[in-house]
Parts: sequence; C-alpha cells; structure tokens
Amino acid sequence: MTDDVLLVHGGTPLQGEIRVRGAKNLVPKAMVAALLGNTPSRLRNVPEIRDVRVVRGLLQLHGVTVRGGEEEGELVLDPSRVESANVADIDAHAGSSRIPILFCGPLLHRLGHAFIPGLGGCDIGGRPVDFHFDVLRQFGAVIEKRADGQYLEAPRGLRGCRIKLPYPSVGSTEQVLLTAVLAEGVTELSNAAVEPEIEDLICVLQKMGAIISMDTDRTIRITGVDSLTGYTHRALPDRLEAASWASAALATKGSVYARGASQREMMTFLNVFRKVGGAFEVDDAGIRFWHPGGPLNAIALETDVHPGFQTDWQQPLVVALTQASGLSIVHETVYESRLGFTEALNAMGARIQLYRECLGGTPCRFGQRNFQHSAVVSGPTPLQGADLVIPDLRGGFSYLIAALAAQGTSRVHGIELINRGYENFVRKLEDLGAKVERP
Ligand SMILES: CC(=O)N[C@H]1[C@@H](OP(=O)(O)OP(=O)(O)OC[C@H]2O[C@@H](n3ccc(=O)[nH]c3=O)[C@H](O)[C@@H]2O)O[C@H](CO)[C@@H](O)[C@@H]1O
Ligand SMILES: C=C(OP(=O)(O)O)C(=O)O
Repeated sequence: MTDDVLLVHGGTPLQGEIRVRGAKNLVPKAMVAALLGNTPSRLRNVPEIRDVRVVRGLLQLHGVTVRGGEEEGELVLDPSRVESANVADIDAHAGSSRIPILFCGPLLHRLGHAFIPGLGGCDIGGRPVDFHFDVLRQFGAVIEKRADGQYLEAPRGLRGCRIKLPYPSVGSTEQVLLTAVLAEGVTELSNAAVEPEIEDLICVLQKMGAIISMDTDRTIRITGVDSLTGYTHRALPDRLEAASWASAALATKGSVYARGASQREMMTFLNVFRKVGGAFEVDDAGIRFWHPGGPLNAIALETDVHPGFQTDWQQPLVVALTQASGLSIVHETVYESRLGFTEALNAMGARIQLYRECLGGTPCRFGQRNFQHSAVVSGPTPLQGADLVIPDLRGGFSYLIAALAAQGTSRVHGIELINRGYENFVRKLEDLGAKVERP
C-alpha cells in the first residue's frame, strides 16, 4: 500500500451527504489568538486537518496547553505557561502552513521577542511576506533576517499606528488585528481585507475584550486595550470546502448535500454556480448542490478579494467548466501562478489555453508582468483517466474532481497535501459513492 497515492475509477456521479466543519482559513488563526488571552479559550467546530495539527504543535512548543473539550471538535487552549516555555526545534513544527507568521504580534506582546521560521503554504505564486514585516515595523518591531528565519524584538513595546496596505491581503490584515488589539493607542488600517474569516477573527477578538470597528470602505479601527481574556467561539463553516464539493457534484453530474455549509459566506459562489447551470437548495442545516441535467453554460469569471469570487474556489470550478458548452474565460487576479494545474487537465482531454493578458474587466497587478494568469476553457470535453501529481491544495482537490468525472482510472499522487484543508476526504468520497482505492 502506498499512503500518498489514490486510485480513482471515474465515471460515477457523487451522490449523498458530507459534513463541512470550521474554516481552515479561520481556525488556525483563532488558535493563535488564544495566545493573547490571560485565561483559557474554547474553540468549537475544529476540523481534523493538517494545518490545525501544525498550529497545535507550534502553540504547544510555545507553552500553550491544548486539549480536547466537552464536545467533538472542541479545543481548549490554555496560554498560562507561555512565559516559561523552552522553545526548541521550532523548524520541525513549522510544517507546511503559512500560519507561523501570525505568531509575531502575540509573541512580541507576551515575550518581547519572536522567532519565525520559514513558511509553507501553497505554491501558487511568490507569496512574499513584505506587507507583514512592514506593518510590524510600523508598530515598533525590529526585525533581523537570519539564515533560518526572522528574529523580531519590540524594544519599546508596540504602538498603534496608521497603516495602508498596498493590496487587501488577508494575512497582513490578520497580522494587524492580532498586533493592534494589545498595542498602545489606536490603529487605523485602510485597504484591509474583509473576507468572512477575517470578520470571524474579529468576532473572536471582540469576545476577548478587543475594541474593533469596521467601516464600509475597507477601513478597520482598533483601540488597543491592556489585557484580553480567553474566548468561547464556534468557527464559521469552511466555505471553500463546501464550494469544492459543489464543483465536484456539478462535474460528476451528481448531487451532494454539504451539511454545515452556510449561504451568507457563499453568496458570490452560489450566483456563479447558478449561472454555470448548477442547482442548489439552502436549508437551515446546509446546502444541497446538484447537476440538474442538460448542458452547462460557459461563463466569464474573475477572481477577486471578498466580496468578489474567492480565488480558492477557482480551481475546482474550472474542472466543472471543462464540461460547459462554449468558451469560458477565467481571470485570476489574486495569485499570479494559480492556473498551472490546468496542464494536467489538458493531458486528460480538456482544452484550456493560458494567456498572459488580463482577460477580464479589471486590469490586475499581473497584466504587464509576464504571468499566465488568464485562461480560456473550451468545452465540453470528455476527460480520460491519467497519472496525476498534486501541485497544491485546491489544485489537488481539482485533480480528484477531474479523475472522478473522467472515464477510466486515474492514479493521483501526493494526496497527503489535500489533508491540509479537507477533513477525511477519502472517507467522504467513499460515502458519496466514489470508486477510490489505495493501491
Ligand atoms: C491560510 C489562509 O488564510 N490562506 C488564505 C489567505 O492567504 P494569504 O493570507 O497568504 O493571502 P493574501 O491575501 O495575503 O495574499 C493576496 C495577495 O497579496 C500578495 N501579498 C501578500 C502578503 C504580502 O506580504 N505581500 C504580498 O505581495 C500575495 O502574494 C497575493 O498575491 O488568503 C488568500 C486570499 O484570499 C487565500 O487564497 C488563502 O487560502
Ligand atoms: C492557498 C490556500 O491556502 P494557504 O494560504 O494555506 O496556502 C488555499 O486554501 O487554497
């Protein structure tokens, strides 16, 4: 048996129900926020994914006690021993996630210093962290680049400031929030990201005693306070996972009920899903997505910051677009290299042509910079099973969808990467009737 390979026998529509739990893009950050409290925090609806395990290990390394709570999926995080922790072997814990960078503010507040090792995350662009370090400097941090990572100190403490992000970056907005809540004075952040996971992090921080307001123009104002307590919070559902299963239902001509999925955070996706020809029904407990029969429609799609079409929805939906009639246009404006996964889809029979130009209404940061960030998808094209090597998290799930929609058997290598953001995905596939096996 090879742990990292999955054989997928395609051609069977996915049918049934899966459960979506807390969002990958909120849960690890809420776990980091527990570092800011002076009493334990309780986080509910925590999925069993690798990014959660990585952050759990990092928090434990920093002296936070993490244990299961009363209900399934609950974590209790006790930060009372952070000051006495002996942080060793941090590299071994950094893992594949980008979350370690968000430890900066909380550790500077608690300890006066922080060490941030190399970061992981998906290889979908350069993914620099210049905004993060720029804002930390504005708060008063001194940053020294060392061979194994970044060393930070705050010799005069951290003070609120006026910050304007060059781009509404999710991680940099969270960096500001996690730093400003205990900084001295007021912080004004303009051009902030306002993704639902950020709003949920603000809810967590408000429960802890923080003072944070959001204006309608992407400005967030934070008034620093002297101390914060722990929180009790149920994480918002993972709208990215729910959309992935929706795309899988559409591409395989199936029907999937995503229990736990929430309409509010998915409105933009649902509009696009409907335009493509997908059907959905929302009830109090989740959303059912299905292919209603007949041809799917080609569309023009541009990814963007919230409330635009989330970039993480793009890759799974592109697989469904290979089954739509006509030419679909996709303009990826958030990451410069998030369309490379289409090469393997072409090898399976898709017809996707990449372009360097901005093929969308909004010229983006990548237009003049030689990045193949637009795609024309010509469909419908039958797909054939193939040998696939997973390039990144969403690309990986997209390959599973393509393999499920294809005729014949695919051998999908590198499936461990999918565990970063999809809880028990092999089990869920089996529950939906997919014919998958470990070789
Ligand atoms: C763990 C997590 O929550 N990951 C999400 C988060 O990633 P992450 O927080 O890393 O993404 P950002 O919003 O920061 O990145 C957006 C863009 O800003 C650029 N940038 C960012 C920071 C910086 O210092 N310099 C810079 O140039 C990036 O290269 C990218 O082109 O938001 C992305 C955009 O919604 C999602 O796709 C990711 O799933
Ligand atoms: C890009 C993603 O995540 P990360 O920022 O963790 O790499 C993603 O979830 O698709």
